[in-house]
Amino acid sequence: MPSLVVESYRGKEMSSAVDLLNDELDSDRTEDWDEMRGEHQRAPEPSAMSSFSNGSGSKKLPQAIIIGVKKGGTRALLEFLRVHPDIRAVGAEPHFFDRNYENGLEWYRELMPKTLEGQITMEKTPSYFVTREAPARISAMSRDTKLIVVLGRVQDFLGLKRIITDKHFYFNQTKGFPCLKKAEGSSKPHCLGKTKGRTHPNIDPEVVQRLRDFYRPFNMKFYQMTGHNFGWD
Ligand SMILES: Nc1ncnc2c1ncn2[C@@H]1O[C@H](COP(=O)(O)OS(=O)(=O)O)[C@@H](OP(=O)(O)O)[C@H]1O
Repeated sequence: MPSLVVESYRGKEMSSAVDLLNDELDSDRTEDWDEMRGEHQRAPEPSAMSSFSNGSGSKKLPQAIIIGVKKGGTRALLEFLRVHPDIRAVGAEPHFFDRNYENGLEWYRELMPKTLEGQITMEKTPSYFVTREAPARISAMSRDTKLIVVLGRVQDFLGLKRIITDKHFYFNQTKGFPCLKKAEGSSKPHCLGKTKGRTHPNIDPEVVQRLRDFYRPFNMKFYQMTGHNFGWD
């Protein structure tokens, strides 16, 4: 089976996701394609440039995939991981194991950036977490694929040196979350776009309580599965 790392990141609840989140909002897609357009405007970082220009490196199927959860900070996780010189990632969500599976593995591989020996190819599509077919499909591609659900000690999980640390970030008061001091391939600070860090509506405490009650048994099951109490109650 592919390995799974589950860590809490900004304390999102992750229960009964398969049933509850199956209807993906179109805005998710738009958001990531918007971000990818922004990314194309950025200059490629030196290692990618040299790999490209001297023709070295090759496109590989991903060895690690961020599979969820939606709205769990998956974009932030991928963008921050890309600071690591041994990680190369495709920018937009490929949606291969849910929407584009019939295009075949070669189509999928073609989307990936070129990597050199020792570099890890990654992608993120959080809807895999709520796609019933995804686990078997990913396993059929490779049983060694590392699956990442939400962030925490990911560099260790991927067997990488801990290069990305607090010093890469500053806390942006306006956004209300950490941003990169220097984006990949740039010397400028970078926060994720306006679809991240939106103002949340005030939810009636009674509704919050009902949601907590609903999710409690799923959370308990999840704590048992992972051997970790995330304290979401
Ligand atoms: N550091 C940092 N940078 C950017 N975004 C951050 C960060 N930390 C957490 N978040 C919050 O992550 C939420 C979006 O999650 P995802 O990127 O997984 O969304 S998506 O499922 O791919 O659409 C989104 O939450 P909401 O604003 O509540 O929607 C972001 O605010």
